[in-house]
Amino acid sequence: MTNSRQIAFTVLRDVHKGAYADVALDRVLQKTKLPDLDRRLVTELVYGSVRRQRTLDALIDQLATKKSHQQPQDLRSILQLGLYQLRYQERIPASAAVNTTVQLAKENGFSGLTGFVNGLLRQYIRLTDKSADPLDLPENPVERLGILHSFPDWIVQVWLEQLGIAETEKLCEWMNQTPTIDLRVNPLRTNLEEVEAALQSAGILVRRIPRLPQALRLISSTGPIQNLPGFKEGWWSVQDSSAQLVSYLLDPQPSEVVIDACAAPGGKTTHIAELMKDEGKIWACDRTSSRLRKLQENTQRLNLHSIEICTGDSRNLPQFYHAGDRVLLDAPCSGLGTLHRHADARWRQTPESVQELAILQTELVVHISNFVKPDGVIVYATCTLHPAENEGVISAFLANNPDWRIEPPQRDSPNWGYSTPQGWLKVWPHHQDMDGFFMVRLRKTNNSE
Ligand SMILES: C[S@@+](CC[C@H](N)C(=O)[O-])C[C@H]1O[C@@H](n2cnc3c(N)ncnc32)[C@H](O)[C@@H]1O
Repeated sequence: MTNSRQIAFTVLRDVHKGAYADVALDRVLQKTKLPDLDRRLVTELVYGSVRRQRTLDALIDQLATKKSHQQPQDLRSILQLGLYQLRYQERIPASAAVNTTVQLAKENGFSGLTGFVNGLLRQYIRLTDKSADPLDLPENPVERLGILHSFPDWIVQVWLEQLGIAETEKLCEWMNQTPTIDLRVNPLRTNLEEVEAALQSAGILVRRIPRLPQALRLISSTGPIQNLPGFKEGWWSVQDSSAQLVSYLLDPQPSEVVIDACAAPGGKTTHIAELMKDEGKIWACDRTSSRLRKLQENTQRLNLHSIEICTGDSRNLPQFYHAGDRVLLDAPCSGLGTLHRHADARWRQTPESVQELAILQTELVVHISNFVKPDGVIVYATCTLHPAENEGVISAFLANNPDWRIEPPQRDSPNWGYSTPQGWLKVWPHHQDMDGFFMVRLRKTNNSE
């Protein structure tokens, strides 16, 4: 395999057969020795074409006699790749985008259709020259945003109901950006200044995140993250700023017992251990052993000793009843707050999968509420922006369990600025410039109060 576009096409073929985009891309990139620049182009072409699939299909529908879903899948992928470059890659000259796409068609079984591929792409260029945007859009606001920004209607609808049109559009645009990388510095091994200096001397630009004392955002490209200074030494972990907020809300104290009910791969478990100065006990529970292996690796790299792993379903761990001072439930969710990180996630979730997740989340929160000692604290968190998995789960829990109440964040905590009138926290990415998150802290009250 020789050129970036051919490699991107091969990955897309796997994705359309059901592979996860990141897994398929990694598999192919590992087998191919490509210069950095080409790796970046392949990554951009794969993630971009997957992410912008609905918009690109709408253009094919508009420009070809046969609709996109009637085209052979491989031809559809080739057209998507070509249109993606023309529409979203300003640095690629239009002629290069057209010629390489025609070549792809020729080399992948469509030599009889090179005229069609060439004509369709050139027609797009002609229309772009004539009007601001050649893409035809319907009046209906949900479909309009869905086609323009490439999201399924149901996701647009869920956001529209919470935000209105203008903000939903901003959120859609934000979710189509290349994701940033944040680090969380491990104060047990080093400090923010030392990491900042080490990264800067390796030519990496970073910036601090307001109110988050251990966070640094990488603002220049880095190459493989494991090669950055301080990784092997356990100086830092990769963790988005909004995920860092969760452990601050839990506010664990040295020598306490904390139960992390959905812990793998351990981003929050290790943060909790750091906040507890590695004193006390953290039970890291998860039902997926492969993900727990990652947690083990992270724990070793960060040189933490207070974490103990427990493999199992947190709906069935009676040994933890009344054992925890604090319990974290970082629940499995639809991930609508992190769609920018997973190009294909928007196409994998459905309204039905959200309903199933809400049932699982409800069961989990009911079970883990038994894990706390009297007067104990729970934090419930998700990285989704779907009310059925957030406000819905918590409101139902509180309605059925009147001895629990929401405890809003303290004024001096890093979480203060994200609190809502209801006391839960909602991070909207287009406002805060970090992953979307929901989190709430609940305390069991004494009946006598
Ligand atoms: C959002 S992820 C947790 C991320 C983790 N807290 C972190 O910060 O790295 C949700 C986790 O829940 C686990 N999970 C799903 N259902 C579970 C259950 N019934 N009991 C325990 N773990 C479960 C999944 O395996 C997954 O690792």
